[in-house]
Amino acid sequence: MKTIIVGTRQSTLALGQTEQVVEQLQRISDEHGLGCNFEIKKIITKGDRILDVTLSKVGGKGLFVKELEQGLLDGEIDMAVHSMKDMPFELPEGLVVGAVPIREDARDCIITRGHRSLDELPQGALVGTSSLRRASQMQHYRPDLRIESIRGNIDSRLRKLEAEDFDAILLAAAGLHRLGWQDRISAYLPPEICLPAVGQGALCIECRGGDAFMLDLLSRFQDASTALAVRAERSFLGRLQGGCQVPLGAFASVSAESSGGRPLLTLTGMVGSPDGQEVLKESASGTDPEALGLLVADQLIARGADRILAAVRE
Ligand SMILES: NCc1[nH]cc(CCC(=O)O)c1CC(=O)O
Repeated sequence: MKTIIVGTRQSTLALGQTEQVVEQLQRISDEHGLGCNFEIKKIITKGDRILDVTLSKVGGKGLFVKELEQGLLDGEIDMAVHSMKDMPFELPEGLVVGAVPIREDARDCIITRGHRSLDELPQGALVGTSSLRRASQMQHYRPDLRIESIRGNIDSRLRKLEAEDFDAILLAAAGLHRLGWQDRISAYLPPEICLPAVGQGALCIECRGGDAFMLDLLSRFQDASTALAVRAERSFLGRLQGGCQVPLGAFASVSAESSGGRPLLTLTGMVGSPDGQEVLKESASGTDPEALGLLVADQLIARGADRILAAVRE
């Protein structure tokens, strides 16, 4: 028997998705006679300690991943389960993405008190989100809405919807789906209205680059299409040096058709001003995920994305 220590944050969502990952890895190990058993180890990150502070005010990348990465480097854990959208562009020396499993729903959704959709929210409704990306796109689509910051884990945000007089809040559908709370969702926001964050709905399983056993196990858990799409989105992210603290989104998908035998990717990227006055979007298709991410980023830079992002970073 080989015991694999799996690191995770301790939020309801992080634990839930880690348990689901472990269940699937256990099945893979059993099927292939790899003899693994798994132990989950909870690690508190800086992001968890400051959950009540607006993240864009805290700054710093990788707030939810650094302590887990240190655990990997120290040999305290053998793999870490992260939400892909929390991952900074660069990984520390010695660590790699061991697997990107199949993606959940990448869309954002709206949870209201009694309204069936975004369009049905009354004039001037109070909407809670602390994401500049969501705020920008909401204000662009509905300038009348009042956006206010709301922080905390998914569970506490759902509680605040009632307790703090919000008419609606915005969340990633993936988190609610993974927790089995999809019946709380009032409506899904199409990417034309709200382009998701880079990596949203995907997971990142990180391990040591020199751990051949883990790399072999995790390679059986990878979803090729999700991995390609995430590579394109993260290449876009890298060019624009974004994090979850800037108003930037991207979504890529693999089309069934292939050109020259390789899967064809289509990527849409957006950069917006926090007040929603400007929302720039560009799309392109290609077979090389890194080149596609750079291409779409450069198309946006040519239209002034750099100027918008520089103003936000001020
Ligand atoms: N910013 C926090 C965060 N990081 C990952 C998720 C869950 C969705 C996902 O895995 O993409 C969430 C919550 C949210 O945005 O609603």
